[in-house]
This record gives sequence, structure tokens and C-alpha cells, in this order.
Amino acid sequence: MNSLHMDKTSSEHSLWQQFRLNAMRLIYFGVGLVMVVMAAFYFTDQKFIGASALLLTGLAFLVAGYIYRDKLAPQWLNFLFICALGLLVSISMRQTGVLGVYWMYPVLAMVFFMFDKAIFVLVIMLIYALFAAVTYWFLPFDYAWRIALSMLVLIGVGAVFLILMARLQRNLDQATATDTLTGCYNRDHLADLLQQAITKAIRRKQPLSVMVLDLDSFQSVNDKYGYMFGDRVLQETVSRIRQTVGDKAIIVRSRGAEFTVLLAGTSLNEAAEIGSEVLNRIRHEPFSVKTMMTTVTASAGVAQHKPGQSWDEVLEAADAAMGKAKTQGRNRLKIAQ
Ligand SMILES: Nc1nc2c(ncn2[C@@H]2O[C@H](COP(=O)(O)OP(=O)(O)OP(=O)(O)O)[C@@H](O)[C@H]2O)c(=O)[nH]1
Repeated sequence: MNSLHMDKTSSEHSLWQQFRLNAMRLIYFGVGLVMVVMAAFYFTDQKFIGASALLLTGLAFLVAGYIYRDKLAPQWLNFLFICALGLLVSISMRQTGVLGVYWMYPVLAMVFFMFDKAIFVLVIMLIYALFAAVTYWFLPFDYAWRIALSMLVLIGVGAVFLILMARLQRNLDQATATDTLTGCYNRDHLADLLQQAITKAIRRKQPLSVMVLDLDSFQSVNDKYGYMFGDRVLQETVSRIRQTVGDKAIIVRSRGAEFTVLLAGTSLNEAAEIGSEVLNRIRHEPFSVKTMMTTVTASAGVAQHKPGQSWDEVLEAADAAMGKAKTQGRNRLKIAQ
């Protein structure tokens, strides 16, 4: 039966979010250290105002790096940091001319890691507009247009990188969501899928039922005919479930020979009918591979999501009904009350 410890959503495991977290740690500590070192140079040159500005910003980065070493910092804080860096680079351009340009590129690159998708485009456009304007004001036009163009190239490369990362994440999600033997979803995604199905059902004011189905005495099938034969039985079971519930229903392999089926738009009575049909398809048609053939039965439990119920409560209800079917002799369906 299900053990209900699947509470982390897939987005928390997102490769890109992990990557961002590591990159941000590096950025906070790296930028902080560089600024403190530069502040020391400015102090020795007796440029006290510049040195203080660098020191304060550098310390702010180091403190943020310490506070947000395990989680992403809020977007407003990153926005403040980017504004501060933008300002410092602009002042540096004004004072040192073309030498200040060198700092523009790392600042632009940081924006790619600092902001969520929703506001990233806005921030990168703002910071690009600022740097393009500053370059135009403080440098000859011949320099300015080349620098503005090279910054655009950097942004373009960064954008391609982001798109490739998103694609990689999508492929990875797909691969990790699928059970390689049967092609259904694997149990890691059960919590997310069920939660999404509940949210959708509430929004559409439609019923949602859950069926938990477990093959009976599957160990003896493995023992008698071998693991490979058992594998074929599992694959064939999924195909028989699919023939009954259709392509759109979500089937999750929740354990060895146990499947959880999410039946959107389906009332408890309809779910019971569907469940009985699936059990019939399994029990009446023998499973065969080459010369080996056997009949298999299954036990199932169905439950309908009730208002206010959480995903694990409805799953537990269907699971308990399936457990009852097992204890009452297997090869039957039970309805959760
Ligand atoms: N062939 C095959 N067997 C598997 C796989 N994963 C788990 N199993 C087997 O599935 C069986 C599951 O057994 P259980 O559900 O615990 O018990 P059961 O023998 O089915 O008995 P009941 O569930 O009580 O009716 C175990 O023997 C596992 O070795 C798999 O990927 N392929």
C-alpha cells in the first residue's frame, strides 16, 4: 500500500532552480569579495567616497550570500543589487571612460541568474537600456555602438542558454516522470498529479475519483514463470487498464504491481463500473508470453474526492478500500464510503 511521503513538488527539484541557487551563492560571495578588494585599492588611493560605496555594496553582497546560502533571495533584493551595480558601473564609466565598460558584461551576465522568468526580460531590458545610454553619453559614438552591439550578443547567447536549459529540464522531467517498464507515470509524481487533478476538478466543478489496483499474489507469478514474464504481465495490465479508461486518464505505477488511476470527471459509481470492467479484463483474459500462459486477478479500491479532502486523504481512502478487497479474499473491488 502507499506510503505517503511524496510531498516535495517537482518544481523544487528543478535543475534550473538548483543551478540558480549555486550560481547565486557564487555571485554574492564573488562580487562581495571583488568589491571589498577594490575598496581597499580605492582607500590606498585616498578615494574615500568611492571606497566607502564599494565597501558598503561589497559587504551587503557578502551578508546576502550568508543569509541566502540555502534558498533564493527575494527578487526585490536582487533588483536593489542590480540597481546598485548599474549605478556603480555608470559612475565608473563617467570617471574612467572605456575602462568602466569591462564591468558591464559581468553585471549583464548576473541578471540571467538573479531573476525569475516573469521579470527577467524586464530587468535585462532595463539594465541594457541603462548601459547603452551611459555608453552613448560618455564615449564616442564609434565605441558606443560597438559596445551596445556586443552587449546584445551577450544577451542573445544568454537567452539561447536559457532556452536550452528549459528544454533540458522538460526532457529530464519527462524521463524522470515515466516508469520505464510500463510507460506510466512513476510514484514520484503521484502527489503533484493528484494535487493538480483536484485543483482542476474543483475549478471545473466536476467529480474526481481515484482507483488503486493491485495484482493479486503477483510474487507467485514471478516465482512460477520468472521475472521477465512478470514484467510482461505488468505491461499488459497497463494496456488493459488503458483500454478501459482511455488515453487521457492518468495512470501511475505506485508500487511493484500496484497502479493508481486518476479518473477526472468521474463519479464514485462510474469509477466503480470502470474498476469492475478493468478487473474483468484482467481476470477473464489469460496473460501469455510464448508458450507460457496464466490467469491473473487483481484487487481494487475506488474513492471519490470529497470537498476539503487533501490529495493524500483521497488516496488513502482508495488505498484502504483496496486493502479491504485484499483482506476479504482478493479478486474484487471495494468502494470507499
Ligand atoms: N516482474 C516484476 N516483478 C516486480 C516488479 N516490481 C516488483 N515486483 C514484484 O511484485 C511483487 C509484489 O508483491 P506484493 O504486492 O507485495 O505481494 P503479492 O505477491 O502481489 O501479494 P498481494 O499483493 O498480497 O496479493 C513482488 O514479488 C516483487 O518482487 C517488476 O518491475 N517486475
